[in-house]
Amino acid sequence: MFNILEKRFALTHKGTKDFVKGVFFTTLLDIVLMFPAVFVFLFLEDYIRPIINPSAAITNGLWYYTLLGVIFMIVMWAIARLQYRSTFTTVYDESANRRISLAEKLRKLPLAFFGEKNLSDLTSTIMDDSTELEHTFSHAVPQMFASIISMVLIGIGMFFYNWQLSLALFWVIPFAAIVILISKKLLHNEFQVNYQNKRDVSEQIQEGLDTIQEIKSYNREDAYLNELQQNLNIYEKQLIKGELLAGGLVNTSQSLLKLGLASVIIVGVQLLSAGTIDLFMYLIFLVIASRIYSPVNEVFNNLAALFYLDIRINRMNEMEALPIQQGKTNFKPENYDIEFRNVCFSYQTGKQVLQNVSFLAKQGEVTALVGPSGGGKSTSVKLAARFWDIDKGNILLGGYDVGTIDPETLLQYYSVVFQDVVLFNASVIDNIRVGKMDATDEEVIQVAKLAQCDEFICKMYNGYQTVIGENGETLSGGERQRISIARALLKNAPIVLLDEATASLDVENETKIQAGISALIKDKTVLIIAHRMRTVTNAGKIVVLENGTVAEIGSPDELKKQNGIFSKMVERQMAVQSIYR
Ligand SMILES: Nc1ncnc2c1ncn2[C@@H]1O[C@H](COP(=O)(O)OP(=O)(O)OP(=O)(O)O)[C@@H](O)[C@H]1O
Repeated sequence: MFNILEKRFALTHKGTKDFVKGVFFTTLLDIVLMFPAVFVFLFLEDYIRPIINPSAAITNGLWYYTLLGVIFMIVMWAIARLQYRSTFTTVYDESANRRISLAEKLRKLPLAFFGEKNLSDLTSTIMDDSTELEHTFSHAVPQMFASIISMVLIGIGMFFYNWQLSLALFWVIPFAAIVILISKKLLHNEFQVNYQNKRDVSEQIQEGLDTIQEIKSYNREDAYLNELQQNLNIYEKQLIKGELLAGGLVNTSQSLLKLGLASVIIVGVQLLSAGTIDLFMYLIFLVIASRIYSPVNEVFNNLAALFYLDIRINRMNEMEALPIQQGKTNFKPENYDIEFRNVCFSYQTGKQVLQNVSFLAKQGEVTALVGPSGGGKSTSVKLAARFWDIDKGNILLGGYDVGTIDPETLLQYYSVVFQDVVLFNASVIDNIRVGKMDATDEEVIQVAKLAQCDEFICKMYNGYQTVIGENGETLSGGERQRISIARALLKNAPIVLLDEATASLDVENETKIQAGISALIKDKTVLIIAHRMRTVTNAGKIVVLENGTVAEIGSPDELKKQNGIFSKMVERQMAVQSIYR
């Protein structure tokens, strides 16, 4: 049963145990909340029966009922406290565990996944869905289970006491349940659409914030806001429609329950006049009828949250089911050669991006990937670090297939310097320290000097402690790239994956970046996407990728002699340079 609940509600093992405890104490609370009715029952029996039947006598004094009342109150308070702790407090623990588990999952997903997925969608699953589930699991789900259990238990007891009045009390329950089942069917689609609309709107807002520079520079503010307004209107209308429908159905169910009280009154009067029951029993059932539907009403009040439950849990399960990359963690290669052997790869099935790509990038040598745009250079470099898993062939690091190595273990051997440098809203020194978290200030400053960063950092208002703003907004493109090189230098990994900057850097910046790169790649296995002929002529090997295949391979001198794609690229670039000279 634990396993079923764990799966059904996307709970952790401990969360499932807490949940069962929560249901137990909520059921107990539902039952002890009948104590006031029991109290009235006992008191009336003792004090009213002698009025109806003069031969009966009062057995307990008022002090007895005062004491009983106090005991009942203490018991109710104690159970309510236990119930609160077992549902509300543990729900927050479970929510934290659920978020940690999802974050752990994200950590193990292939890096490529983050390029394909909408990140605001993932954040909203981890944060919003978890928050909503907190509410549902504290207010609605244990209450729903507890209502069913307590109703059955109380119902059985009442049937033994008087079956006709019990029937009058409980006949409404199956009808209310039918209304709920119908509403679930009717509302499911409404809620699904609402949920999607909400996500679309948050995505649009997130995208607007991410691209605010482009929106402003192309005067797209009005168009963007109009579109957002339209989507917000659709979302609002759909939300109101869903709420009205849900409200109508909840009201119908709650009114049905009131019919239960009415039928107890009517049936009770009939039985009373026929002499089947006495006034005392009639009063008791009236008191019980006024209390017994409270837990069920509580469930109705949280019906919308219950109906959203499946949608949210499905989202969580979907995330949990995403395939993760695994592999051995005790990996130590003997050398750092990277070899591609007949590698085939496609991002989407049916559209192959690399076909039978084979080359060897030797340790201590620069291997430059060149070729026309879209040829597969970036893809190959990312595959070397197992950002994706390949379809066919092998990528070997020191003779080991990278597909068999745990990605986190594998990435310890790589330094990555790509063009889209990500910087944090922290000090420059901490941004460089990302390369090696336990590096001393002296080590950081040393690599900053090698990466040609020291000069511009020292000119900043607070030197190395200057906070560089969100994603380093206060830095130029060249400065960002040099920080990224400093990070990689600090990491000092044996393999360097490098995407040379294509942006037209000024001569000074370019020279400094080249100096930084030269320091970085010394004695390493270097796989570089080269855009400048200066880098290419220094490479030990050149791999020309065209349309996802290796079109040419060899040393710069060998390829120049072949008079193929590479030599034409060199000629073209020299011609362009001579125009600008
Ligand atoms: N994430 C992705 N999803 C789907 N297709 C992609 C993805 N990234 C790249 N592609 C496709 O794969 C092919 C190779 O792209 P890749 O970026 O590797 O080429 P490239 O040689 O590095 O190009 P460039 O020099 O323009 O950067 C292209 O057709 C591209 O459209």
